[in-house]
Amino acid sequence: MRPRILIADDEPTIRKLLKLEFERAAFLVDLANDGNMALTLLQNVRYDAAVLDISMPVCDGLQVLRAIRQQGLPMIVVMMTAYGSIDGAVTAMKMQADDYITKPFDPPDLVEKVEQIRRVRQRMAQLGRPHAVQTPTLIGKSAAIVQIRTTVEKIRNRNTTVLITGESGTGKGVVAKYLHLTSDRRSLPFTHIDCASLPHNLIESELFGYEKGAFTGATAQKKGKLELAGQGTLFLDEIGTLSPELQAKLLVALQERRFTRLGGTQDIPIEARIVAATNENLEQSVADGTFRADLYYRLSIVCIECPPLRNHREDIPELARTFIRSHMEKTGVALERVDDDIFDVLMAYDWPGNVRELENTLESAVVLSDGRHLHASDLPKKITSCAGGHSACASPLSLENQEIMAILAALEKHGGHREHTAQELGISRRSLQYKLAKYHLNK
Ligand SMILES: Nc1ncnc2c1ncn2[C@@H]1O[C@H](COP(=O)(O)OP(=O)(O)OP(=O)(O)O)[C@@H](O)[C@H]1O
Repeated sequence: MRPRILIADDEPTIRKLLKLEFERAAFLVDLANDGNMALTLLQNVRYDAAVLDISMPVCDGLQVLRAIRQQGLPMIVVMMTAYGSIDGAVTAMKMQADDYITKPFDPPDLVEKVEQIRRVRQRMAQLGRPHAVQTPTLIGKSAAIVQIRTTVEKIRNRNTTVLITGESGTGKGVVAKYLHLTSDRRSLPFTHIDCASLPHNLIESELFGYEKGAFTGATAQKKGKLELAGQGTLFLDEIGTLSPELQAKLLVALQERRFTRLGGTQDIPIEARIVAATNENLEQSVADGTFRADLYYRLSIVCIECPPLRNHREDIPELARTFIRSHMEKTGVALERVDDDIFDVLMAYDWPGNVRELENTLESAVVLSDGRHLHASDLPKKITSCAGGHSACASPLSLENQEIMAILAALEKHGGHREHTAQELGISRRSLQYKLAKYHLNK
């Protein structure tokens, strides 16, 4: 049966081009000029996939995506974002879009993206239902990850507020969970609220809860996350997106360590440990006046910075092995061999989507492999071409990164022996020592 796709974009030329291209690839295509029309079509037709422009008037692509995921529709969703609007793409991925593409793009690239996701899904379906995957712990031996573990060790049983910063996909959520699980609150709730994926009015009621009759539709009392977290941990993700009103309200609650439900009068104590995370530069937001300085200082009593993956490439092999193992368990694919050169290829790429991108890439590679042997060629071209220094690489290796790669390869070859490594690189032992310290490669 021919797959059916919904394309929603307010630009007529793009709709027309995409219709032609998807029809050429044997899709049945329906078009929507805006989000409302897309929602109407979704109520009446079953789709295998949807391609949604994030910014459309009246009802945008993210609202359509939210409706699709809330209704549990199992379709593939790929978002189209404007060049440079990385925030929308990040929000879309967190709202479980399957992928995104940045405008301007070549229509065949979008068709290939959708086809690739279909192939992975079909293969997953053939392999049977996924088993539960274990929650990953904080993996890594690089100086930056060791530093995070040391900080967590120091503060785990204190009641200090913690702010975790870092680009999207660097493991801020993992660190928050790790902090909770290593603290004496580990058997108490870990409650998570993503401030970016909910509309502002919903965040307020999610956080503070409400009394029956507090507003139209409040038919029964509802406890908020501040209350539900009890004496456990409340993880406020993407805190930088809170509206000024909510920033003010949260600040008062944190200062007084109590709050009232919306429409309520009873004071409820805050006993949970508050951990916040952001991928924005909050200091800059404070300077720009979009984030309250007093709230920033209250949240950032302890700061933990998650490094981008390109700055701790030495952790890639261990992360990759863990992800390959867990995807094998999840999919039931029993690989007998993984080529060693796969790790060199993975280390040469810049990973703009960080550990999350590495994890997703390996999941696709495991699923699309021949089932016995994982080759470097099972990785997407954009990644393999980086290893050869191809110009298609999203961000070519800088001289520094090339140096890091050469040092790591030599260290590995000589089992960590400094004298032999220095000889291999043609530098003095002192100079090697200096470079190891400079790039935080001393384990
Ligand atoms: N050090 C790590 N060890 C194990 N898994 C990791 C590590 N860092 C990241 N991950 C994995 O990478 C993925 C992304 O991590 P996580 O959701 O914590 O990132 P994030 O920084 O909170 O992203 P976002 O800002 O988009 O919410 C998760 O699947 C997580 O399990």
